Amino acid sequence: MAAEKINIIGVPMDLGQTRRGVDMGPSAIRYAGVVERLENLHFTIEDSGDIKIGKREKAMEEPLYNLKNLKAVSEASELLASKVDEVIKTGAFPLVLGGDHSIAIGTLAGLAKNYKNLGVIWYDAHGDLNTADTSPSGNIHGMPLAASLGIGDESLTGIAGFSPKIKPENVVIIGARSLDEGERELIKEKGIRVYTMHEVDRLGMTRIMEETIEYLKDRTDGVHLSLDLDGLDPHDAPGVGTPVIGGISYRESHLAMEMLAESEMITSAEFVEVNPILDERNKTASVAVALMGSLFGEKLL
Ligand SMILES: NC(=[NH2+])NCCC[C@H](N)C(=O)O
Ligand SMILES: [Mn+2]
Ligand SMILES: [Mn+2]
Repeated sequence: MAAEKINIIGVPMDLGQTRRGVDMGPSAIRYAGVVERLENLHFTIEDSGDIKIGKREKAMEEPLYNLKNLKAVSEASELLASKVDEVIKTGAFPLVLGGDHSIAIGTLAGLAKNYKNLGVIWYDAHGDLNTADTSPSGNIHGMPLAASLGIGDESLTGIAGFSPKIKPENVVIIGARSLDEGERELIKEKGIRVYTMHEVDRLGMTRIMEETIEYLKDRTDGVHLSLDLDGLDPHDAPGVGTPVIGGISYRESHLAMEMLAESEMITSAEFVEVNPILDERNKTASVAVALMGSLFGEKLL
C-alpha cells in the first residue's frame, strides 16, 4: 500500500434498498475493531465520521419511475464524492464503510476526479449494472456500476458534474452468480470482464487474481476495490440484505485480499452491505475487518 495514512469515511446509507439495518454497517465495522486492526499494521488512521444521509421517501413522493429514494441517494452521493476527493488530496487512502452499495456512485465520482483511468474490482454476487428500465426492484444499490459507466438516470450518472467515471474495459467483476437479463446484455455489449462463480470453481482464486492484477496493472492509474460482503457465501457473511447461496469462501477472499496487498495496486477501497440486524453476533462486520487486515498487508509470519 503506497499511502501511510488511511482515512475512514462512514456512509450510513440504507436508501438504496428496502431492508432496514444496513445504515448501521459503519458502526458495526467500527465496533468490530477496524481502527485497532489497521493501527497494528502501522498505519496512521483518521476517522472522518459519517456522511449525512437524508430521509426515506414515501413511494408517492418519488418523482421518477423505478428509482427509490432517488433524491436522497443522489444528495448523499454528492457529499461522499466531495469527501473522497478531499481525502485523496491529503495523500491518505480512502477507506469507505457502507451502507448499501448505492454509495459506490459517490465513491467512484470522488475517485474519478483524481484518476483518468481508474480500475475497479467489483467483488460481488451481483453485477449492479441495472438502470430504472432493467431493474426488477427499483433499488438503486443494484445500479451503481451502470451509473458509474455513464448508463442510467442523469441524477445518478451526473454526480460531481461529469460522466462517465470509469471505462468498461477497466472493470473486473468477481464472484457473480445473480445477474438480471439487462445486466447480462450490458456485460456482453460493453465487453466487461466477469469472473462468475463458475470461473472461481474452475480456475481457482489464485489464477483469477493473477489475471486480474495483470489485466489492470498497465491500463490503470489507480485501482479501487468495491467489496460487497454478499460476494462471500452467506455461510461466512450472513449479515447482508440480498444473500445468494454458493458464494466465495472466507479463505478464498483472504487469498484475494493478500494477493491485492502484494500487488500494491489498490489505491482506495469500500466495504458495503454489512447489515448488523440480519447478522449473527456481528460476524459479517468482523469478516469485513479481517479482510481489510489482509488487504492492508497483515501476515501471520
Ligand atoms: N448491491 C447489491 N446487493 N445489489 C443487489 C441487486 C439485486 C438485483 N439485481 C436488483 O437490481 O435489485
Ligand atoms: Mn451484491
Ligand atoms: Mn453490490
